[in-house]
Amino acid sequence: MNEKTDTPLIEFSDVTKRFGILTVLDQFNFSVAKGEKVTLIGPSGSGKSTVLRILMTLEPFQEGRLTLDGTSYHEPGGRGRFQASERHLRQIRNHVGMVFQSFNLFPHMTVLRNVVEAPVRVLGMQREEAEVRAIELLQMVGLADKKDQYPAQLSGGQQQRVAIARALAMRPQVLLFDEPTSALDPQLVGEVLSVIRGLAHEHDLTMLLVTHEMRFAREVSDRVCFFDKGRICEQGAPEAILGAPKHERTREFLSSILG
Ligand SMILES: Nc1ncnc2c1ncn2[C@@H]1O[C@H](COP(=O)(O)OP(=O)(O)OP(=O)(O)O)[C@@H](O)[C@H]1O
Repeated sequence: MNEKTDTPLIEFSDVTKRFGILTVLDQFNFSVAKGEKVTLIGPSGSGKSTVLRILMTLEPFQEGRLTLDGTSYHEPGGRGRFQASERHLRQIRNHVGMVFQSFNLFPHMTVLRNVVEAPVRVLGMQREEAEVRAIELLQMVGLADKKDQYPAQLSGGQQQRVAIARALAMRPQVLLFDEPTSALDPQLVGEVLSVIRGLAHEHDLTMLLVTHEMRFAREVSDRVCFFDKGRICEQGAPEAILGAPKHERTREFLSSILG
């Protein structure tokens, strides 16, 4: 397990999130150190994706406090607005990147343009500079030779690798992965895992990964958190949680997915 003791980069303090009468996160507490790689596992509906969506400011929450790199943003009262300026929300979105299950590439743009557009439009980077960086990132994910193709000409695994390059092009401090391989055929999971495994060596990049692939939990993370009903029921080093879980609910979950 990662032994970092710095002030957390991400901190959820007593965060409650409801959808109507459904409480998805119940006074949720969770912190992540800078550079830490954390995998969230747990049953469907336990609130894992909601944690990522709140961090990305895609979902408001009703109670509690969320701090990112020392700055808080609140959502008291559940009126659907974060209590932070638009400028601050933009800063957060620029520092937090997300890779979705369904890739979400722009279908009418080439692979290269998919990676180049956000740094140019959002960060104001010169197009030539953004292209040089995009090609480096495409090389890193093994797809530089596909730069002039369109997403529909690529396999799912290749599209997801482009989506990872696109997220990295914004130089995020935090990269969130929401079930990045669950839309892929099993034989394509390995190529995405190998890219994410490479990123796990990036010392400064903080990663949060929601997955049902225990290979990811084992090979990529410093810490595995088992979620149950909107709370972290058990957490620790991958070998402890996956190899010797202490909590009955964790054992039940692991035996249900590992068979
Ligand atoms: N926009 C929404 N409106 C209403 N309910 C929602 C909404 N989004 C999520 N939920 C509910 O919140 C609960 C938690 O969802 P969430 O997606 O965070 O779970 P999860 O642990 O990521 O599950 P999975 O592994 O299936 O993705 C679920 O019961 C879900 O139906």
